[in-house]
Amino acid sequence: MSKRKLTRQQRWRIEKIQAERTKRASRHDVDDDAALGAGEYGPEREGRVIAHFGRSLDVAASEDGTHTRCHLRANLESLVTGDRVIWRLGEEGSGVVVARRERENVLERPDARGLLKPVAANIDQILIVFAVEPAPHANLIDRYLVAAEATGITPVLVLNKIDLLPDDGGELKALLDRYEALGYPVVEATTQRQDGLDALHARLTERTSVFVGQSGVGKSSLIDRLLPDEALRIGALSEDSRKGTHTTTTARLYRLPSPVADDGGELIDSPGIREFGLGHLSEDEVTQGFIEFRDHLGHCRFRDCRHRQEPGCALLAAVERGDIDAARFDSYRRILASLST
Ligand SMILES: Nc1nc2c(ncn2[C@@H]2O[C@H](COP(=O)(O)OP(=O)(O)OP(=O)(O)O)[C@@H](O)[C@H]2O)c(=O)[nH]1
Ligand SMILES: [Zn+2]
Repeated sequence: MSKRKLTRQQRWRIEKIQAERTKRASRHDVDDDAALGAGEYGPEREGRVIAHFGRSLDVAASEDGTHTRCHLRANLESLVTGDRVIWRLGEEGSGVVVARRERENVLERPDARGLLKPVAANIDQILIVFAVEPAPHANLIDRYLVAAEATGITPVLVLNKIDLLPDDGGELKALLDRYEALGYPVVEATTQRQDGLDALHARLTERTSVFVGQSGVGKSSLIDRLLPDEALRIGALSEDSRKGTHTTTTARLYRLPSPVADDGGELIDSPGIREFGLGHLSEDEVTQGFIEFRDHLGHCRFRDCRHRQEPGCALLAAVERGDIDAARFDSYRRILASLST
């Protein structure tokens, strides 16, 4: 969807680089084939990518969760954190990934050239964090919800810093009721109380989650509390940076510790993922992303209705009747307007 046009020279350079990559890759493959055939690798095992650095990956074995640094067979397209894979252990303690299982879903982000690139896969829920302070614009929550709906991954709203909530709940409570009425799960949290994350813990159990949300809402604070073994988390990062990898952009999968063995749930985190939702969306994705519109879409008088002021517009009629919340419809209009700027 990039509007950018490449010059002939740029195109030529990209093609040249790709040709070189393919050549290099097929050379690796010949080596791999020889090694795999010669029995230098163990039997095929299931695993999950927990971090990736170019064509190097860390894979957690499904049976016991142990980590192995693996390389990728050259004929495989690149993998992302969260991918489920088939891999084989080599003699020297490193392994090779030989196949990727089909992805249930994938999170994508535009790269520097504006092309969508996958950053993480097989996620069960997107936790959209917002807070009492800085207070959210309904518009921003809707934007995150639309982006989540476009991926097919379940969104969950997490209201953090409820220690700052006024006794009567204030406007925020009213806002939350609106989303709960639409069917979205809402979880309240605070890092300021010992039991403040109990509801969140319950929500994370047995699922793979990502946290997104605007700056200052407390994502880092929540994740610090959920993964208290900071040495493990930071240690893993500094080991990567010694190897000169981009620690700030790579996504990592963490197993959450739990009092009950093995039901702890998993978290995939990276700065790129935290910013998810603020990137490109198409007009159709925005329209489909307002879930309460779905029943009405297709019932406008004009097939190409854009739901502005067309006569016989089913959406406008639903707003008029009160079946669609006027504030949500207003938010829809604003998000659409922001697409064209
Ligand atoms: N009162 C209160 N403050 C909190 C709570 N959680 C986090 N904070 C504070 O909110 C501020 C921002 O928290 P961060 O965890 O850095 O927020 P973030 O979402 O990671 O922000 P970015 O890193 O900018 O994306 C910090 O000063 C935290 O101490 C909470 O539950 N209650
Ligand atoms: Zn319409």
